[in-house]
Amino acid sequence: MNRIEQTFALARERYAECGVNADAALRRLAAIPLSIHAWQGDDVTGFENTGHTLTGGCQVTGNYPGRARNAGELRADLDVALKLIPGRHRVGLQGHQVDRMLPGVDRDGFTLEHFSGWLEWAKGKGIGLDLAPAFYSHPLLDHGFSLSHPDPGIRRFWIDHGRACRRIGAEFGRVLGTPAVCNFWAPDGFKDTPADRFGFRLRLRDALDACFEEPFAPELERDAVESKLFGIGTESCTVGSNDFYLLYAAQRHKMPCFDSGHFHPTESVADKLPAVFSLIDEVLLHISRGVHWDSDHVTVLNDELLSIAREAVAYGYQDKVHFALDYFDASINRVAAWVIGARDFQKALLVALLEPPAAREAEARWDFTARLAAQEEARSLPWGAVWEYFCLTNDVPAGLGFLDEIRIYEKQVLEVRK
Ligand SMILES: C[C@H](O)[C@H](O)[C@@H](O)C(=O)CO
Ligand SMILES: [Mn+2]
Repeated sequence: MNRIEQTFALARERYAECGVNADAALRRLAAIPLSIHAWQGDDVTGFENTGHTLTGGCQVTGNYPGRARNAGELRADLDVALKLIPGRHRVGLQGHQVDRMLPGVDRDGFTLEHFSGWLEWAKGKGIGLDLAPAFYSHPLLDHGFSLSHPDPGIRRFWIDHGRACRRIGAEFGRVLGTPAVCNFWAPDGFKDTPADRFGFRLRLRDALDACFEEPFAPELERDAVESKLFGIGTESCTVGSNDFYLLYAAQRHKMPCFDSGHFHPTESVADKLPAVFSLIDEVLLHISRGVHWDSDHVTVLNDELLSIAREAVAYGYQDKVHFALDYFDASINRVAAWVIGARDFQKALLVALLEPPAAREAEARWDFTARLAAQEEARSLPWGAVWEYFCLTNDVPAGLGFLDEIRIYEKQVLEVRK
C-alpha cells in the first residue's frame, strides 16, 4: 500500500469507531455531480463578438492572461479542469456562450445550432449540460431592465431568449440523457429608491410565465429561478427578490435557486435548504463566496461552505439538490479557479457525508452539551486522508499536484493567447 492508502486505512478505522462507513461516504460523494460554470473561463463575456460589455450588476475583476476567446478555447480549458476534479460532473453555460452567430439572428432567435459544438463535446465526454439565459450584456437590457421592462417589445425579446434557451436545454437533455437545468436570473433593479416596486414585479411574473409556457418533460429540462438581494447599480431594489422568487417557485413548481452571494452577509443559505425542502421538492444551489458583497470570489473551505454542504446532504435529499458553481475571478489562473473551488466544495460535501451520528443522537436526548462536544470533535477527524484517497481512486492528483498540470497548460496554451 502507498502512503495515501495507508492513511486512508487508518482513517477508515477511526471513522468506523465513530459509527461512520467511510467507503459509503466516498460512494455517495462520487454520485454528486457539480455543474462547473463555464463563465469562469471567459469572464462572463460570451462569444457573440458584438463587443457587449458585462452589464447586469455583475463585475469581474483582474486581467490574468489566457481568457477563453471562443467556445473551442473554453472547452479546451474545461477539459483540463475536469481532468483535475475527481468524479464525473456537468458544465453550465450562459445563453451567450455560443459556438457561432448566424446572420440576422439575435439571442431571441437562438437555436441548438448556436450551441452544436457544446452538445457534441458534452456527448463525447458523457457529461450533462446546463444552460442559463443571459438577460444581461446586450443593448436591450434597457435602463437595466429585461423581463420586467415596461416596453412590450423589449420584454418580448427577452421572453423569446428565455424560451429559446429552454428549447435548447431540452435538446441537450434529450441527447445527453440528463435534464438540463435552465436557471433564470434577471438583473432588473433600481440603483435608488423606486416609485413602482409592484408594476415591475407583475411584469416579471407574467414574463416568466410566458418563458415557461412551453412544457418540457422533467427528464429533459428543469427550470430554476434565481433571486438576488442587490447588484452594482441595483442597490436599492431588485425586482427578482427572494420573497418574489420563493413564492413564484412554490406556486409555479419551479426550483428556487439560492446563490450564496445573494443574501445579507449574516443570512444563512444553509438554513434555507431544510426550510424549503419541507415544502418544495428540488432546489438549485449557486455555490459562491461574497466578500463584503456579492463579489463572486472562488469558494474556499470555510464554515459557510461546510454548513451549506452539511444541510444539503444531512437529510438524504442530496439527489434533489442541483449543485452549481458560480463565481468569476480573473485575477488568478481561470482553470485553477475552477479546480480549487470545485475541489473545495467536494471536500465540504465529504466532511458532511462523514459526519458521525453522535451530535444528532445527543440532540435527540436533549443533551446539547454532548451535541456541541460531538460537533466540535468531529472537526478534527481525518477527513483529509479520505479526500486524498478519493483523488487517488479517481485518478486525479491529491494535494497540490494539480497545479503542476495547470502550470504546464498555462505555459503551452494560456500564455500564448493574446
Ligand atoms: C452569470 C450568472 O448568470 C450570474 O452569476 C448569476 O447566477 C448571478 O449570480 C448574478 O449575481
Ligand atoms: Mn448565481
